[in-house]
Amino acid sequence: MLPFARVTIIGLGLIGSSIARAVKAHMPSVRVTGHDADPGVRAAATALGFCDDVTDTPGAAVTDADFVILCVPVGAMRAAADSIALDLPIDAVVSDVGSSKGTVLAALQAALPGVAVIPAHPVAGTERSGPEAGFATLFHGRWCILTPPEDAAEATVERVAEFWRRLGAEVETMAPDHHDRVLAITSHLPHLIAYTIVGTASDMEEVTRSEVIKYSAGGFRDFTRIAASDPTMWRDVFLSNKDAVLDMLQRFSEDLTALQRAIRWGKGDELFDLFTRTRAVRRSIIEQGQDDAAPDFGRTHD
Ligand SMILES: NC(=O)c1ccc[n+]([C@@H]2O[C@H](COP(=O)([O-])OP(=O)(O)OC[C@H]3O[C@@H](n4cnc5c(N)ncnc54)[C@H](O)[C@@H]3O)[C@@H](O)[C@H]2O)c1
Ligand SMILES: O=C(O)C(=O)C[C@]1(C(=O)O)C=C[C@@H](O)C=C1
Repeated sequence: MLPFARVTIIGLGLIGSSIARAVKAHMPSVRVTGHDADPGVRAAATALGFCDDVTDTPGAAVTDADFVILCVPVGAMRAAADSIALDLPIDAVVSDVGSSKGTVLAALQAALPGVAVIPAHPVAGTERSGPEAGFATLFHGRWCILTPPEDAAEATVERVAEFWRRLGAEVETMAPDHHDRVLAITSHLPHLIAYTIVGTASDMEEVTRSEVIKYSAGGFRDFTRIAASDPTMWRDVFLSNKDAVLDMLQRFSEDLTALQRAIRWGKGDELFDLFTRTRAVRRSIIEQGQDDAAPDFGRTHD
């Protein structure tokens, strides 16, 4: 049985448009309605045709929805939830795809009292944004983490889980705070490091910007892909997951200081031991099939 029949997507950028495309590919009988606050994005979405209907107002998008997914930056979740509150059917289920979960759950529950809110985070994406960047296979073989409130009905959580499984994702459930600590180290800190290293390189006066571009063949190039990620999205992620990110950053700085000391005092075996351990981490990620360097995942734009 289909988990939902009428899905509404608010925010038609990379993730929203990928969900719409994936629903069309995997559940073609489901009706997909979309809305975006940006008229240019609405026009692009209409032209690209991944929704059955694109509405000019958020209210019109949700009036007969049974599942609404907010796909806007984390800092815009409250405004997006407020914008649908009056027109939302009483039995609709509301979810989101935000990269941090504690503050988003609180914002959605405050805006939509009495509504079944089941937050989700598909751990899949690229550095690109906008409706042109989405693709239907984005969630294949990727985790989608659900962070339901403690009193959520099990049957509703299961419907949302089934929705994501139908899009090709593997579903895990966890508490919002735990999610935010795990993602702080696996996703948020890596982005912060990439933004820092690319920023530092481009600020260095003795290395001209053209040399940075010219010689960015290996490791630096990988960092520049991550550092090209959407500024609005990532500003909001860091501000919304402040405590967990600052905690992980503290640990990271301590480890960096230890490495600095090892280099200064020529402690090669300390460096060698660390690099051996990190190589094993990489190998186990590849063994678990979580490495996306192999399949293209639609990243033909590189
Ligand atoms: N990009 C990724 O890799 C990735 C992966 C997983 C989850 N996420 C999360 O998904 C969400 C969307 O990210 P994205 O990459 O699709 O961003 P995006 O910039 O491609 O799209 C976001 C869209 O939301 C619209 N929007 C903003 N405020 C709105 C509002 N109040 N009402 C309606 N529309 C509004 C914008 O106009 C834009 O078109 C974010 O919360 C992000 O944290 C992103
Ligand atoms: O592959 C990328 O470009 C991503 O940054 C994707 C990524 C990640 O860090 O893994 C980024 C943010 C999301 O919330 C989920 C996935």
